[in-house]
Amino acid sequence: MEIKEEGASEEGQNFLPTPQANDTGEFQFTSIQKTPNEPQLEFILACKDLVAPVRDRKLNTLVQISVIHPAEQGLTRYSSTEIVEGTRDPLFLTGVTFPSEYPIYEETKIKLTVYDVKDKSYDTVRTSVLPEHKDPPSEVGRSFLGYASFKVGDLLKSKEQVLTLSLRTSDGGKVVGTIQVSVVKMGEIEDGEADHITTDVQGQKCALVCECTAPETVSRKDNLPFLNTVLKNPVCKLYRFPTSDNKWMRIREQMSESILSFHIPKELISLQIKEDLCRNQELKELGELSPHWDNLRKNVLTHCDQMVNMYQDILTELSKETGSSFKSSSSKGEKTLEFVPINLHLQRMHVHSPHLKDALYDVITVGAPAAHFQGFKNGGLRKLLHRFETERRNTGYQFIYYSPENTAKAKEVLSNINQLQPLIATHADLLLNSASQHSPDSLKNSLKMLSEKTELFVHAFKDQLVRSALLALYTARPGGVLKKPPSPKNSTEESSSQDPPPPMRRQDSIPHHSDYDEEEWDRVWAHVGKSLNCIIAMVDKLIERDGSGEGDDGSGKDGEKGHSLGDSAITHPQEDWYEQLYPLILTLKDCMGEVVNRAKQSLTFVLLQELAYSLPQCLMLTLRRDVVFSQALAGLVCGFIIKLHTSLYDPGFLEQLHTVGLIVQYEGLLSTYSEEIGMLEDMAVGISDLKKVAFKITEATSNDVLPVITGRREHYVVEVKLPGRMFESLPLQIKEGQLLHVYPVLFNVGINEQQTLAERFGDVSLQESINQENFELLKEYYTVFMEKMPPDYISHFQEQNDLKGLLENLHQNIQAKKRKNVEIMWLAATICRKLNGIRFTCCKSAKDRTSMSVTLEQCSILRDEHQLHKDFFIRALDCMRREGCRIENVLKNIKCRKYAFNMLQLMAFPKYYRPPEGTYGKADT
Ligand SMILES: O=P(O)(O)O[C@H]1[C@H](O)[C@@H](O)[C@H](O)[C@H](O)[C@@H]1OP(=O)(O)O
Repeated sequence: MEIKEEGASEEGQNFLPTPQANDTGEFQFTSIQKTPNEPQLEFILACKDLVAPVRDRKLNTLVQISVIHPAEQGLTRYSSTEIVEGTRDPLFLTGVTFPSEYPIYEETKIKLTVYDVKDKSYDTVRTSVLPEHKDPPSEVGRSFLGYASFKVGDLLKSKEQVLTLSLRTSDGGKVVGTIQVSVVKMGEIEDGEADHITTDVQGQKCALVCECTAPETVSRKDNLPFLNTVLKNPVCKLYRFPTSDNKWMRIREQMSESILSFHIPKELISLQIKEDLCRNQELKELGELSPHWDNLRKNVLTHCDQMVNMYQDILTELSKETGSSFKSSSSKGEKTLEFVPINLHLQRMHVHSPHLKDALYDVITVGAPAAHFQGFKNGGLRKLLHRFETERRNTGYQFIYYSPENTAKAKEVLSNINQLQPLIATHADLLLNSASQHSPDSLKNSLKMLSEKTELFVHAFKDQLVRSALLALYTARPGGVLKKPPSPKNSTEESSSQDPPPPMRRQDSIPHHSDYDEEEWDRVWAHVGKSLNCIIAMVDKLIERDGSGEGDDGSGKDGEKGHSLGDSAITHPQEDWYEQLYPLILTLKDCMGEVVNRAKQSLTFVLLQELAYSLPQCLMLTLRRDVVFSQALAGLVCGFIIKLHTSLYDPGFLEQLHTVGLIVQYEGLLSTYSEEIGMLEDMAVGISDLKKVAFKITEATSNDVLPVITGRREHYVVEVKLPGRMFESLPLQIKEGQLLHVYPVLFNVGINEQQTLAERFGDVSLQESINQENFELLKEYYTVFMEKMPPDYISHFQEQNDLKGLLENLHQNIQAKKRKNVEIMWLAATICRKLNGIRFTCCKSAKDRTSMSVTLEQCSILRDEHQLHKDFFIRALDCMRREGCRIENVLKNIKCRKYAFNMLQLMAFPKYYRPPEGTYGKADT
């Protein structure tokens, strides 16, 4: 008989075997009655009177759970319990759960094999597919004690849904004890006291202390089907732990991938390709340039076209990955997967405890957003961008230095122009349409819209940047004399005290150029406003005349009115409004065309300067930033959607969402040594760039509920669609499309052996400055939260939480400069949870260190919020690390059940970050 291990198949990362019943109906199996989206079957195990093979040997037992699918002969290893030491009557805390998607039927057989573990260090070291064997083999470090099996249907139909089975030796003869299988339901409290079970020998209280937080209420179940459209391949684990008053609490751990891992990068790359194609086109349309600039432009275009081709190739490759929802840690350096986040998962803990109502705790786990393919030899984005800007600022006289703020502004104005021009044209046409219908109301409305958009348009060009760019372009035209390069330095935005003084040879104002008519731009620009005024005047007149005409018994005779531009034609009754307005609209469009033409060219010239300097380095930096941002954005969108769905019926949360925005807290575990410095530098910029993202919630009109992104590099809007029923329950502001903002913060504390080196011989300043800067951001968010949330909410909130104290404590810990001060992470995470934020935990791959951290966080929450019995803290931690979702995460990444830590690394970790014996070792990552 072949024994397979669940989730270890070569093909993949899909944990669930394919359903057994085939389409032709050859097999007919009885489905288990289930609540939608809830696990189909969950049970716990306990053994009694186990017989040791050698007398007087203290047993250390575990149960391995295997499944025999009805249509298959093979045995699939499904899960294991933890090891319970030193007793013949072990009661296991790790239970068994079959998620709703799992192909389990009443006919499915479950086999329970009990082992005596002799050497824990071998325990988890198992091969994926074991050789054919009639009975379970004695593996290294453990010996077979006995087994029992049962049909799922028998368990479900049994009295009180409990089976007590005899455990037999491999020949089926001798009974070596019994095993009890009890079905459990998450919402029901288990009978009986929990005080008779073996306590944790080392039971120590974790040094991390926190105050009680109000647990988030569990989401309404009707949101789950929708959430399941973005979450895939869930892995579920079940535990029961004693509380301090010897009652049982139940914990379900769930880990799911998200199709957003691939969907968001694809959306983003498509947008970036569009943005770059548009820019390339604008560069081509820049008109005639002097030979010097023309050569530069040619060079820039060659590189930019190559870049677009590369993005297109990546998109083509990603599009082939239909249905993918997971990029493993071992693929992190793959070029075609660069934009995809590493090992992105929702890690959820659902707690049902006797004292409190059910609570959910979510953390998104993901590899630090970083450009692994480009590598970290020269550092990461934080350093590279700084270096690039410094060099560019001090460049030779041929170039004009435009600060990142100015180039961003140039892009923004260009984008505004591109949006507003067609919009104004449409409103102008609508106005003409109203005119031809001779409808005063509709004419007034159309005029209102046209005026609003035109005012925005005129406003867009107020910036000094356009003026200086126009002159710069003038000097770059054939015949334009480039004696002194113009500088945007007299722009109000440029006078920021943060900007370093310009180099001495620079000129501080727009130079006077004898042939250049500086006022021409003002005239062209002012024409737009003037022609709009003419239209307004004309519409007023037409309506007024129409009104007075009606009052005049329809004779249409007009009284003597003052004359202004455009009214000369209004001399006849029954005049044709369309004809009166048409020439004025044409003038407006012409004036606008002229402004657009000039402004577009000048601002594109600003972009040319940015690109022309230091090609292709500049484009590689853009690529790096895009890659890192894409990974960060995929995680953020995933976190936002999950948060929205779990808090959809919480009015306080919804109010916070549209009045303040959401805090998004990242816990980084990277070291500030060697390559991980570069990763942290990438990550810091990627996370900070998320400020450029806003969300908008719309009503889904079809089954396609995947988020849609619009915008460009400086500002993206992510549209999240909700089905009508959920959408209806939202506050008006959100339904009206108000943009919802996020406030990302990152706190990093390196914990591994590399960090020990950094602390002893290297430099930890990067981590210190990141933590300090982000503390300021967190404080700012808190201030806005306190100001903007309603007073009655705040007074209740303050009664429940001492946020001020926590912030002070965090600040002190950041200032303290203590080594591996993991208190920083606990405090930041607690503050985030109290502020209703979105939590992230990241290390290089989100596999090993992340697993240690999220399990520690889960157990600390159980201890502090749900009265986990203090003697069971370590045991709960070990259960989760040994047989919980995170060891499955390791398996799906590297096809081996071992955290990739060696002894040396382990010793360097803070105490509670060390996994239990037998779960770590040399692994091929
Ligand atoms: O998930 P990580 O903690 O980033 O995995 C590390 C692990 O911590 C370390 O001990 C090991 O040597 C590897 O570097 C792991 O990184 P991989 O990215 O190779 O999985």
